[in-house]
Amino acid sequence: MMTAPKPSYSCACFYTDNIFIQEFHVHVLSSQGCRTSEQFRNVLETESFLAAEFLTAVKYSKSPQANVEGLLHHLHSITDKRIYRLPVFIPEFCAKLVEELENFERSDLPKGRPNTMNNYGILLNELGFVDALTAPLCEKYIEPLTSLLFPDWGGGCLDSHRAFVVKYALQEDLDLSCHYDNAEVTLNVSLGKEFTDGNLYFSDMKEVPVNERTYAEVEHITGQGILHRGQHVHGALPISSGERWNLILWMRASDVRNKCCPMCDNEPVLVKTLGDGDGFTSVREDREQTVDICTLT
Ligand SMILES: O=C(O)CCC(=O)C(=O)O
Ligand SMILES: [Fe+2]
Repeated sequence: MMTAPKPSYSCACFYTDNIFIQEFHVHVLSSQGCRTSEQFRNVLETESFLAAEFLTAVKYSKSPQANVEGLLHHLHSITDKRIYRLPVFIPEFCAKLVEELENFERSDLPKGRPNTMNNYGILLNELGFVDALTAPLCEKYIEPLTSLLFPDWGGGCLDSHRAFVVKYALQEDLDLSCHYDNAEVTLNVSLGKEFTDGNLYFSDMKEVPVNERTYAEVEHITGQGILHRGQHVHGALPISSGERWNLILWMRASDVRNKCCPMCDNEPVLVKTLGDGDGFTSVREDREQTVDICTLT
């Protein structure tokens, strides 16, 4: 059996219930103009940009005896809220990535914005970074970790993601309101640059009543990532100087979201989208899209 590329879907709630909704455009770049430099591409072909501790944690997670207790020796648990810190990229890579993104920002190429809450920042699919960087990162490196840490949130069957960079600066966005992500699992990696304040804060899962929530603040350390459940309520405090850039991966598991949309908490009402959609799949379409090779020969 061979499966054709699956169409992508959003839940209709995105168009009706989204309190941050703004006019939102997704642009696809033509191949000329914005291409990552050869030097940058070469870095992506090796593991040299990944932190040694990250590679060790991934290797452990892929080993036959791996379990969550063992993995926790390789990560830093922030409180008991299932929020984990770990080094992901070497700092030199973060600096290169930001430089590349700044070149893109300066260009007059059309730009979509990461999500309805950020006015600045960059969608990484517009630079070809999904195939080159974030898809292999999710599949080969992050999923072994999340399958142990978040099996109850589809951590072992993540099948799509939205990759973007958020940017905060004094004349631009300063902070990010309290929210939960359109994701089952999120990775947030600090890319620098220099800034003061702007810590992340985590409350509780969204079903916890507001008056029972407690808050934990989390500092940014360049190259280090924070792994958390998408439905964990969080936000970012204002920076008071400099520029803050973070790479965000909203990772989705269609097995989980097809049953209940994480944004409206109902069974999703599927709307076919032209772009990447929000990681929902249609069982009926899957059946239609599946080609039985035997019938072709
Ligand atoms: O500002 C940050 O680093 C957090 C971004 C975030 O939570 C998001 O984009 O979903
Ligand atoms: Fe978020």
